[in-house]
Amino acid sequence: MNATSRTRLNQTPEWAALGKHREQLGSSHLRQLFADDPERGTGYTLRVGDLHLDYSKHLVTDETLTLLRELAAATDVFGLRDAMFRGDKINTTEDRAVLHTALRAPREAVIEVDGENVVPAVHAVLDKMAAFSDRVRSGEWTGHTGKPIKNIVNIGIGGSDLGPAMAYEVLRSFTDRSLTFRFVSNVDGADLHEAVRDLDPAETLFIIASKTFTTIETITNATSARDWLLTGLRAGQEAVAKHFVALSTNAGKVADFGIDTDNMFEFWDWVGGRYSYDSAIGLSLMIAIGPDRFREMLDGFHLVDEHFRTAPAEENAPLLLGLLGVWYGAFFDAQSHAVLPYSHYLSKFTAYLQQLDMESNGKSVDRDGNPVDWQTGPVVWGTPGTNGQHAYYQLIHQGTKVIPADFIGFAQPVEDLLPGLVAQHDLLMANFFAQTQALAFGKTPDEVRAEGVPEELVAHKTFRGNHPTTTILADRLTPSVLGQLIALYEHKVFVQGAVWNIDSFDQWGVELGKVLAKKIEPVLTEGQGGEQLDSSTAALVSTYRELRGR
Ligand SMILES: O=P(O)(O)OC[C@H]1O[C@](O)(CO)[C@@H](O)[C@@H]1O
Repeated sequence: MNATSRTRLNQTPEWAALGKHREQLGSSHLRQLFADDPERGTGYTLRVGDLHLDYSKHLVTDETLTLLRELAAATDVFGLRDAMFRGDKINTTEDRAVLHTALRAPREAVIEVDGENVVPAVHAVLDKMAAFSDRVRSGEWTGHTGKPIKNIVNIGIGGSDLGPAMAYEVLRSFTDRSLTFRFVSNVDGADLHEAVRDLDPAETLFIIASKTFTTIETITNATSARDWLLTGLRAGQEAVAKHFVALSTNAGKVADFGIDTDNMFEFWDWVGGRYSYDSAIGLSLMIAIGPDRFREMLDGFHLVDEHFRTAPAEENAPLLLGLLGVWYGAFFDAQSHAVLPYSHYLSKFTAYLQQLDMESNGKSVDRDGNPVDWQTGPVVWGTPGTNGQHAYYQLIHQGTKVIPADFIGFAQPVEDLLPGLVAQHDLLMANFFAQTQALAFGKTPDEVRAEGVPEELVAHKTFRGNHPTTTILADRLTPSVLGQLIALYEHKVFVQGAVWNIDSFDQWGVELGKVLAKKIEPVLTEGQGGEQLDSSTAALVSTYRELRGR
């Protein structure tokens, strides 16, 4: 279906049917839905690879799910999915294919862009990454002075930082603990300062990760890192080759920076930045966990790609999760979506998903440039669950907002946990299960009274419940499971963009601030051009200059 021929989403009969159904559902409570269907807790579940997914605690009935699937059919979600997997240029505003799925396709797969099979090039880069990783891990790759590399510093931002930084944390128990990994993204010099201050330049490798190799934050940090290295080594430009490698699509700019393009690991314009950590952008992760584990992670991604590509609508997990988000945004006015992992290792997982989801679906015009008059992407937020319980869960339980939430947990603690700490895992997971139970079923005023609570406190101690959650449970946090989880979210975001008829693969919204920052910088440093600023910004800039003694 052509985007232009599409009926506007909120004018489709399927949308109207969902609106009517929402009215009928009224304030139906999960307590009732569970009472009506004793099988609900086992029936509303899906299995994808190693992921057990429970969606029974959602404000949906069989009819809701049918109507949502009809909306997906009317908006041709699967048609767009097939176009993506085929390599069609579905990122229309940038005229690009969207083929992160090719990054984890098996060697023998054939996926064409402009008539050329891209899979051999993907595997050639993976092989080059593997050879390089092995050389660093084994100590064979030495720095300018002949010392083996002990420290790896990834410099990148957005998709060139969040993915590897997140995955490194997630898979820490699989990493080579004799190596130190740091991730620098912020143009605030403090970031690089803290990353390198205790490192020996002779043992340090910088990985400069930038799809475009023009991003000001990354190039500025990379330039400062080069100065730090050459000063520390008391060496000239010739030392760069042993201490800098690049991950990029832009060989020209990499060479301009002074990095030997033999030490460049390539990817392609059909890989979006926020979909790129399974490309060359994952080099730091591959060095950390080794090529075999990295490949296991890619296999995990691929498993969910295949599920999304082939599973029927009724069993298709990304479709289901995407549609649930559409449901809450449109018909419950939910503004945000919480992702609450019950694993310390997933501490950066939600930050990663923020870019994936919000840069993809934070749009307000449709594919044809018409304003949308339906909600698009939610605010994604969250931190590891137990910490959140003692901070913001109060608002989820008793506040006024509808906040659908994903709870992610694992049956086993990581393998190398100190034996004395293993017992804590059951307590962690007891919290995990208790929270979704409390959110769904709450506590009625009568239940509170039955505990002998004085009448004036009953309202305060009542829990409305009826807060929707998805539970994702896996046996163990492995590289494959991480790949499965990320692919699940990637495709969920895809489904929502398809229904909302927006381009989930561009990011024009980041441009204006970049342009303005370029104009403001000389005003800060030289004091020239301030008259072109609005009065608020001009006054702030002038105060800043005063404080800097300029
Ligand atoms: O990898 P690059 O080209 O340095 O871009 C970094 C990030 O900047 C953005 O373009 C946003 O400014 C992201 O989409 C991207 O992940």
